[in-house]
Amino acid sequence: MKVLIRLMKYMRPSTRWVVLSTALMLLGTLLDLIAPWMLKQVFDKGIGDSNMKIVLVFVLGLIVLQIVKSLGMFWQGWAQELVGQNVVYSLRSQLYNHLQRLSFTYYDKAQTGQLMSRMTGDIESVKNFIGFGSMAMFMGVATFFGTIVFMLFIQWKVTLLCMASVPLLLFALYRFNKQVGPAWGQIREQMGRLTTTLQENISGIRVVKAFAREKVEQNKFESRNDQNFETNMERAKLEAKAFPLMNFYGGIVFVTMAWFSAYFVAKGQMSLGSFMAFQWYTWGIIWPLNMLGWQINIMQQALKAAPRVFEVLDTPVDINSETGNSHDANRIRGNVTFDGVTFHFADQNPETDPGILEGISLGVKQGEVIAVLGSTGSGKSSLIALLSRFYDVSSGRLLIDGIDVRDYELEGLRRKIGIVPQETFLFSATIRENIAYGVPEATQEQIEWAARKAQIHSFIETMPFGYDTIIGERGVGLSGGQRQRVALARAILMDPPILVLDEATASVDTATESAIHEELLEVMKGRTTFIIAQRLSSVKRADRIIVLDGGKIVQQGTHRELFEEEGFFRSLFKQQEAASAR
Ligand SMILES: Nc1ncnc2c1ncn2[C@@H]1O[C@H](COP(=O)(O)OP(=O)(O)OP(=O)(O)O)[C@@H](O)[C@H]1O
Repeated sequence: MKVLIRLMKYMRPSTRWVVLSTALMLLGTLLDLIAPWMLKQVFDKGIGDSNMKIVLVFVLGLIVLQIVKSLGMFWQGWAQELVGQNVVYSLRSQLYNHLQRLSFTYYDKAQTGQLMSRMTGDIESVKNFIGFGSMAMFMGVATFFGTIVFMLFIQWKVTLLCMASVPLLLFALYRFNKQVGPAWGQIREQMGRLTTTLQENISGIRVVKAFAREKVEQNKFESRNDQNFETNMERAKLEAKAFPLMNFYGGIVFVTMAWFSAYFVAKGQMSLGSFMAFQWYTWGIIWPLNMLGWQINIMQQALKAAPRVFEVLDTPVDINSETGNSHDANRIRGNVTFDGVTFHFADQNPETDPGILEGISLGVKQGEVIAVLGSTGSGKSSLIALLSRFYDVSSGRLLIDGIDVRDYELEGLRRKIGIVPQETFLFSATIRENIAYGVPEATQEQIEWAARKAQIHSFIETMPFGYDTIIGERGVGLSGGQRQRVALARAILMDPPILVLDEATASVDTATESAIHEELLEVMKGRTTFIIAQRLSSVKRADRIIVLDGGKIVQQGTHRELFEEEGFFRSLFKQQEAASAR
């Protein structure tokens, strides 16, 4: 019920269309109820009294009535679809907007396939109910009760007698509703899992092929497909059992009506016209009850799909500007202070699990270039993820220009931090659009300037359409290093006071890396830069190097200072020197 009420709220902006559609539906129902009564007049007053004028009037009346009803139903269907589309439109937009605002903590766990299936199939199920099922159900109920009222007026005894089997029909419907609901719940969930399998397979197709796992993946998909097939067949079995039974009960209603009507006509307690009208009216009882089975299907599907959408909508946005004072980020110059920062991921227990970062205290001045070194998993990426508030610190403070990052307006803060992440993501758009992603209004000169700094300009020039070349999804068509350089150009173009390079040159050859670093020297001027790198060549120009181990800063100093100390830095240096000598 709660789900229904919540869905109804989405209809509020379309109130006038709901009113129009309901009014037209009621009008259609009323005309449907009047028609058999007119037929009764044809028999009783026309044929009965041999008055062909009355026959003609009522027959013409019936034609007009059908025309009016058809026109009404056209507009009713249109208005109803409009309501359904409006609901889906706002639900889909709301879901998409919410997905944009949810933090990394949510996406760390979310399954893309599940989200896709909620955004498409589940929302479509909701539309089918709002845009068609709900009104059809309402129309059925109105027709059912309206018919009974009309029949009671004409011949109440026959009406009550032929209603005797209706409770059986209602019971069959009640049972069907109870059983089909869980089946639809399972089907919606299975569709989500099926889409997840499909999405993961397509995204990871290179790994699948490289490890020759096509057969295994195929089996995985088939087993989920089978599950879905089985559940759908279970549901179909429920329908196959319930629908003929309902038809049978409906048949009983008809037979009872025919028998008792004939009996009452023979006894002179019912006119022939009423007998004919009852033939028609009986369908006003049987039809809604039979259709109710299908409508319950549509409703249950929507009632199981809607909570899946609401679940995402109800996930709180844990990182937003509302927690702070929304300081204007435009004033950011780039002094960064980690003040006793500790960080746990959401699924960790801060009481028992060691922090991903623990007691980090570090002051970085505007324009300083800081290299962050450490073995894999030591917390380097996590450290910089806190800067842009991809995650919030668990304790301690992270300040930029003396202001807690949580007190900045979030979008502004992120625009002031240019990040070249470990894994580059490029959109299926032109190279120009990809570089200008953060600054869509950038001029061609600015884009080319950034591309030159990232050592990618001359390569772009050789592409068939230069900066207008469309690169495939995720940058297919570019090598790993080229993709990384496009991402670097994207960050440089933002002209941010803080630049973060997370293994930003790991995929390029050493010669290109050194050229990029030459260019970056100028780019980094005046900007606070964090460089995460494994190669010492990438960090030799850093003003300061910090070494992380197990989430703690274990070494800190200049290249020379650290070289003179025993520790991670010196052993890394020796390892790399030995490797290059080989
Ligand atoms: N979303 C997450 N939830 C829970 N733990 C995570 C999550 N992401 C990373 N971790 C853990 O946090 C630790 C630090 O990860 P982080 O990515 O910061 O390391 P890193 O030093 O950048 O490693 P690398 O050099 O391999 O990129 C790792 O032990 C990792 O397993």
